[in-house]
Amino acid sequence: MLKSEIIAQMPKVELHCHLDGSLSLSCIKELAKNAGVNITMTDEEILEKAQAPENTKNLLEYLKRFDFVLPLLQSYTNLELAAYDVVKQAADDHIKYIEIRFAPSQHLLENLSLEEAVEAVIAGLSRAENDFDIRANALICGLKQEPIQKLQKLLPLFAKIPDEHLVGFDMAGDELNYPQEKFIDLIHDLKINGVNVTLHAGECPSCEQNILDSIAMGASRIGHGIMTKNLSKAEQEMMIEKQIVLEMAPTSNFQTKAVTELAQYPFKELYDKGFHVTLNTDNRTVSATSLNKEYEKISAWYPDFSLADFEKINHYAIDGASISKEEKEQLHQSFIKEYKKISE
Ligand SMILES: O=c1[nH]cnc2c1ncn2[C@@H]1O[C@H](CO)[C@@H](O)[C@H]1O
Ligand SMILES: [Zn+2]
Repeated sequence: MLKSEIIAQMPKVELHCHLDGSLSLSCIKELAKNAGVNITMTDEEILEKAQAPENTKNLLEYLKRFDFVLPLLQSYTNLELAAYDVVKQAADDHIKYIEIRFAPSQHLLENLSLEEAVEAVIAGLSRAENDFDIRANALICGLKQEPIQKLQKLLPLFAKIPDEHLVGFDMAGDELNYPQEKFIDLIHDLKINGVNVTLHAGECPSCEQNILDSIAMGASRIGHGIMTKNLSKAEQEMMIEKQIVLEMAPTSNFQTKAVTELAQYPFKELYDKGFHVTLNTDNRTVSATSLNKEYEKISAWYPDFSLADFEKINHYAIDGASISKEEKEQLHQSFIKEYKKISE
């Protein structure tokens, strides 16, 4: 098992982090002040509202927790501050590259347009890149429960916003009631426009078909993908051969009840088979975690998961990142150097 001081020093990449689920307590309070919302709660009460409890029943109950912060994320200023705040926390985790995702349609309650919501987030990411030793990009999420006409409005954003920070698309939200096939045409249109696609899939018990459908639709990464463990040998081999990246998030995966016992959690089993597994927070606030804590958890659960193994999953994450070949090569080289230093 690795010491937490070692884990803290390790450079990391995070591919799966939701903006609205990851705000620090001080940021939540600042956003409330800006939004003219008088929060009369203590810090503990705020966190109790924003965090998912251990006994969360399923994914839908987990997603209910976002209702608390979303009303505070309705202005350009607050979205910019929120993006900055999450990148700052990531820098504290010694993350060198992060992709932060959010659903622009959830930030239009006041008078922002979809475009302005994305621009606000990008502005916050850019400001944080100037202040910290980290690169941060944005992914746009559609929500599975949204009508398809509404989801189609997200497609033009990629042409309208030529900023290099906007690097991909995801479908998040209610996997229990909305199977992946609903989005075949939408994802097809995104893919022919050259948009990178990662999709939440296989996060709910018996949802493994969504993983296969996502890959057939052209997703190169899968959000969580826990139910990969239920797929046949041939299906798993196909995923390994395609080097599909699995964006796992241990704390969240137990809270949403993807699994309930460690013996069912497939992280190590899939890693040993050669899957490109990666470690992520999903939601720092809702899951009361950080990337360092997720690494500590994995190290405690699988004491023989070594520094070299952690380095390997970071190289998998770099390979799966939505960045240029040159940026990947730079990250690979600097991670090799840094991990070597730590091992000495
Ligand atoms: O683990 C997850 N599974 C599915 N949807 C999620 C998860 N975490 C967050 N969101 C959803 O994504 C939206 C945009 O960030 C959040 O508002 C939440 O509804
Ligand atoms: Zn997620």
